[in-house]
Amino acid sequence: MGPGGFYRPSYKNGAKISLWMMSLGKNWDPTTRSYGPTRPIDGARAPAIPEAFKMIAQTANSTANGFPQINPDICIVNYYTNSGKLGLHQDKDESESSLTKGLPFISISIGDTAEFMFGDTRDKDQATKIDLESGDVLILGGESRLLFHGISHVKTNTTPTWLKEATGLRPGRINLTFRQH
Ligand SMILES: O=C(O)CCC(=O)C(=O)O
Ligand SMILES: [Fe+2]
Repeated sequence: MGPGGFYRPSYKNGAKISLWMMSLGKNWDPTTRSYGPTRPIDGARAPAIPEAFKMIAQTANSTANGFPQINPDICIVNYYTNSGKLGLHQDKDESESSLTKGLPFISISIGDTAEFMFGDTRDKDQATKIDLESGDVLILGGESRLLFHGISHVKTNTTPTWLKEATGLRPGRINLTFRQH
């Protein structure tokens, strides 16, 4: 992977996040919870979002009823190995105007199935859990934009066989979230 490729980010307290991450368009820095052109860890500039990726996200956006259309300028790519997970959190580091308008973010999952949790609080026990499978698209926008959400675990060896054979994809799960700053 070239400059700006996957790395293991840490939170402000130094704890490693249980996934690998890269940002396209703008870099999201988990230690400062802010966006910028380059990432502090190695100064790498966030690569551009490929137009073909943008088109997939925008098609999903316009196909789903009831969400404003975004012009994505950020795509955060997460790679979860089979021990990967992500605690319940809100995505609220985009601009105030984007959040006030409830502009959606569009999440696309590839590879192994994950259990996705969501709810109104940070409490795991209260959260609703659903499986996100390879190819699933999830859109959080409008009133749901600030839902707490996270990944409790990835289900080992659940990548569709055809996908593994066609791409040689490594075990694990990739998630892309398209956002407008
Ligand atoms: O992996 C997922 O499905 C969720 C990712 C996520 O919540 C994020 O990147 O903010
Ligand atoms: Fe998130």
